[in-house]
Amino acid sequence: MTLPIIALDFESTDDLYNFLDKFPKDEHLFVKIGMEMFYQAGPSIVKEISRRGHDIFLDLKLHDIPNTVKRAMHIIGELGNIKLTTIHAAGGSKMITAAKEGLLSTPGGQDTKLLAITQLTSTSQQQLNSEQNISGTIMDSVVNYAQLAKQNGADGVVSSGLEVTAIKQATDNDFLCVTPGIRLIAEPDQDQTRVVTPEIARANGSDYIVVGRPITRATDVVAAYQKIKTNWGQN
Ligand SMILES: O=c1ccn([C@@H]2O[C@H](COP(=O)(O)O)[C@@H](O)[C@H]2O)c(=O)[nH]1
Repeated sequence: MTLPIIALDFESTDDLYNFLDKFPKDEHLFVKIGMEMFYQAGPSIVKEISRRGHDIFLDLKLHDIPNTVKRAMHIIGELGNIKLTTIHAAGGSKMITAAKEGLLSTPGGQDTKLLAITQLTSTSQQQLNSEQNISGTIMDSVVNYAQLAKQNGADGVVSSGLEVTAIKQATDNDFLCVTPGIRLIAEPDQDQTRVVTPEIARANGSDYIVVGRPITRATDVVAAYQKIKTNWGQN
């Protein structure tokens, strides 16, 4: 079983390092750096967390013209030691292909897995139909984006745990399914609408779960992490 990925979304780098310092020095973590920290601290945060020995998911959700995304992915690859990184599948086939080319254009990006965001776990059925003007179900849209991502060289997708079984059936079992929107009770919470528990994610076949506030905002963050880890199937 993989480690739960902790989403390090904090107001400041001091808060982030205070959080990490609560864990035993030898505890190896898999952490996600998103826009909030990267826009504050830049590449130095990636280097420091890597120096501390943790695995890194750099979640910048790129969505731009193919050439721009290719160049940006080259730079992400050059950071080195990034295990997972993201684009939006809605950027289309050429953008997905360009993103992978960008990673492969530098030695540091060879082992970085490219994930495509399908429909954000905050998106509801109603928003899909009325705001995005996409008819059909969330499931259809997610599976469509997963197939597009696979056909154009992505290594996996980000979706809710509710769609993982269908994605694996429509692509293949090795196509990575990364699941944020994790809560201990499977009910919409905060800004997340398509929510599952670690147990449901595991049963549906998720390869990784991503957990932020249920750990980072807990009173005892280490205990909260251990509980999620146990429920996910990692003792
Ligand atoms: O569809 C998506 C894609 C990415 N995320 C990210 O995961 C974490 C979830 O944080 P919580 O505090 O556990 O809600 C956050 O960094 C998002 O940017 C997502 O939630 N859904």
